[in-house]
Amino acid sequence: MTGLSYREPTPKTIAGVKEDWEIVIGMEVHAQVASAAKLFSGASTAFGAEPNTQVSLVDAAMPGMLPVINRGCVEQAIRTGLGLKAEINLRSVFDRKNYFYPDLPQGYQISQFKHPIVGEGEVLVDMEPGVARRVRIERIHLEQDAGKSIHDMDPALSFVDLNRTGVALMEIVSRPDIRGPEEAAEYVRKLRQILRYLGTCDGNMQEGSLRADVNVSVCRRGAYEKFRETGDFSHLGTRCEIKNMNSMRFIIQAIEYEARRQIAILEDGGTIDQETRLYNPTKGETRSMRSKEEAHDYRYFPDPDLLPLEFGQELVDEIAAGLPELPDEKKARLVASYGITEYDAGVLVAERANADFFEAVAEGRDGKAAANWVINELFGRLNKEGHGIAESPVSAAQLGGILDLIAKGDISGKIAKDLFEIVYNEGGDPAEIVEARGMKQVTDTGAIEAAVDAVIAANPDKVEQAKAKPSLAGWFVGQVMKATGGKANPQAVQKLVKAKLGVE
Ligand SMILES: Nc1ncnc2c1ncn2[C@@H]1O[C@H](COP(=O)(O)OP(=O)(O)OP(=O)(O)O)[C@@H](O)[C@H]1O
Ligand SMILES: [Mg+2]
Ligand SMILES: [Mg+2]
Repeated sequence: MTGLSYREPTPKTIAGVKEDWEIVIGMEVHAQVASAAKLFSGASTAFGAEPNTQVSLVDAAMPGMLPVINRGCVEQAIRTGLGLKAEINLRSVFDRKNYFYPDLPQGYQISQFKHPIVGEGEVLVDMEPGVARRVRIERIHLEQDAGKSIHDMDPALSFVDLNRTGVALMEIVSRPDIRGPEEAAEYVRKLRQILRYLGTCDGNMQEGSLRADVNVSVCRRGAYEKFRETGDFSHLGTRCEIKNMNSMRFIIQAIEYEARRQIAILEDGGTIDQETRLYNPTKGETRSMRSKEEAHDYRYFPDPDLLPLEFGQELVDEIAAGLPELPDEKKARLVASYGITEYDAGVLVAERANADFFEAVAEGRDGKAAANWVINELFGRLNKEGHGIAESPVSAAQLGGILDLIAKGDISGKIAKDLFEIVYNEGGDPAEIVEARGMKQVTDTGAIEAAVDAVIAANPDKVEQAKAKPSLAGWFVGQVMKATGGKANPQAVQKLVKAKLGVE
């Protein structure tokens, strides 16, 4: 329940040479569990260390070493499941997924196959205010990451770094419910946002903490609806899986390229081979990595070194009780309590710290004005310098102080922007700055009247013109504002100018 109503977006269609096609996408997102230690060993997970300095004997698969499950990682997976409104399985099983690769010393990856820790959930993907897609989550399982092979340091040698080996990952598998390239990118953005709110993954895509395998197929109109009614995958086209995507922009480009590639083959009378592909951003193309025929037989079987993972409902309830307010709920609450638009609320909840800052400013003040100042002035200014809210030189109390001065009529909106610049660059208490620098708005009608009289006396021909053409009154208002250094109350000036000129 989000509290905000929405309709689903229309699926993206691509015109082929012969007919229109629809895209169907399902995602497998690998999210690194936020944890100081690995899934089955105590080795550190810190990013950027010297190669092979964070490798325990378990990670290196020394004979006789036994894995011991990290309770913190299990709790993170449960927390993630709850955040995605998913079923939590009180009993799950770790399996060995067997394959050979130089960066996989065990010769298998410990994963979960038939019995994952988390079952069905959902992610609401926001496309624009009032338009969102509910993407069903099929499962989340816990697994180990592999190491890293390095081929580009020496033309004749390959190196292996095992620091990542054994780091805990959550594989979050969606149903094929995503219907366009932009939706796919938004899905990753929203999932990342929820994980960051939960504190279960830092979401750092450059460092590889969040990577997506994108499964793409195309179908003719009407086929997808038949799939949804029956659950029968044969209504859908054959999927290709684009591995290891870590940028929203490349996800969009890769899906567009891949859909067109498949459509061209199908319209030519060909068939799609189910295969794993890689996207090359420089060429803007996907290319085949391995086909289904060569696909691995992973020989999954329950890991004999590990007991089934079992915990009680009390643990789930305890974690549920400690969940933070999540983005959808926060957005609905901000709209309801502060009277701001859904769009603004969406911007504010992008990061938890942004929303917290806004609430500290808006509390007890005009919500719309607060949203406007936080988003347009403060975020706008911070963005220019590539800063986030944590680096803001203006505190919520200071911005609130500026808003109070506007609300009291002490300063005009224009002066408020100057004041904001001063506070941003020099710091200080807004009310004291206004006092000390004589920035207070002149509301005293006597003083304003004197300024109006002076401008009228100095411009007799303009006065004549304005009497014939009342819209010229605006020019006088401008002159008076200039003469008072922008400090006169604009409404009071306008009223006086019109009265003195005798125009409406
Ligand atoms: N016809 C289809 N078109 C698009 N996506 C599909 C289609 N069929 C399945 N998918 C999606 O493909 C993904 C399959 O992921 P899953 O982890 O279940 O298997 P896998 O890719 O075979 O295994 P592995 O984890 O080894 O890569 C899911 O996200 C699913 O929704
Ligand atoms: Mg998978
Ligand atoms: Mg896959």
